[in-house]
Amino acid sequence: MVRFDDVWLRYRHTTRAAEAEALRGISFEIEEGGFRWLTGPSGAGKTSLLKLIYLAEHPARGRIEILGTRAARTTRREAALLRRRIGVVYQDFRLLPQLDAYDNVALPMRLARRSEAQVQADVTEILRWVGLAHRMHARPDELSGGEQQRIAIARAVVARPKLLVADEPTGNLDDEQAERLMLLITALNKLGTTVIVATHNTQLVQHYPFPRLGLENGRLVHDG
Ligand SMILES: Nc1ncnc2c1ncn2[C@@H]1O[C@H](COP(=O)(O)OP(=O)(O)OP(=O)(O)O)[C@@H](O)[C@H]1O
Repeated sequence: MVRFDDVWLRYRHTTRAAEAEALRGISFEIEEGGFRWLTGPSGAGKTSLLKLIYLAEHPARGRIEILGTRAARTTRREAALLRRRIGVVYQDFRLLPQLDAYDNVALPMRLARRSEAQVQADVTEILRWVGLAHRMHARPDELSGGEQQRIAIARAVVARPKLLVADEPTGNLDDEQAERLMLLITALNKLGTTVIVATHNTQLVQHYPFPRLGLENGRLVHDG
């Protein structure tokens, strides 16, 4: 479950005051096992809102609750443990360049101290699902943008997180791969993972009519 109550986000170090407020008075709730699209024009605040959810930013004002935990009240260790229950697909992937595809995807499972046998079974299965089993020993710089995105998606879902946060996860995928990704995400959602996906892909939003949070200029202008 994710709940925002009157949340404001202000970036520090901004030179122009008018640009300082990235989110203004945001309130919404996503029920456990829910799915939300997050839409809005470029610069509306989608990535900023997702960063608050995965605890990479802190609000200037307001209250945020993630998976039953008050974000502001967590110690560093609690925040780290909470983050492990959240799968994140970053807009810029953030794969570790020195690790191959297999080890990048295995990372969350190893952090969760799963057995190597389990790691091998699950990583191989998810790599097969995203169509990259044959590239498991390639490093990120040897993969195309779409392939890196699919590895980033595999890493986000492999440990079956309670919450999946995906920032423009189909940005580098063709239509067929985007559909396949949606099959994967909706399957995970049916198993109980709460999902929020930021996207510009209107076709996908129309095809999968889940409720939508719409942002404009830092304000929530649509919820439903
Ligand atoms: N680290 C930062 N420091 C200062 N301002 C920032 C920072 N990150 C984002 N912003 C500003 O906050 C606003 C919201 O940005 P954000 O990245 O959340 O938008 P977005 O909706 O995700 O856009 P896009 O669709 O282009 O990814 C923008 O005006 C942006 O310039």
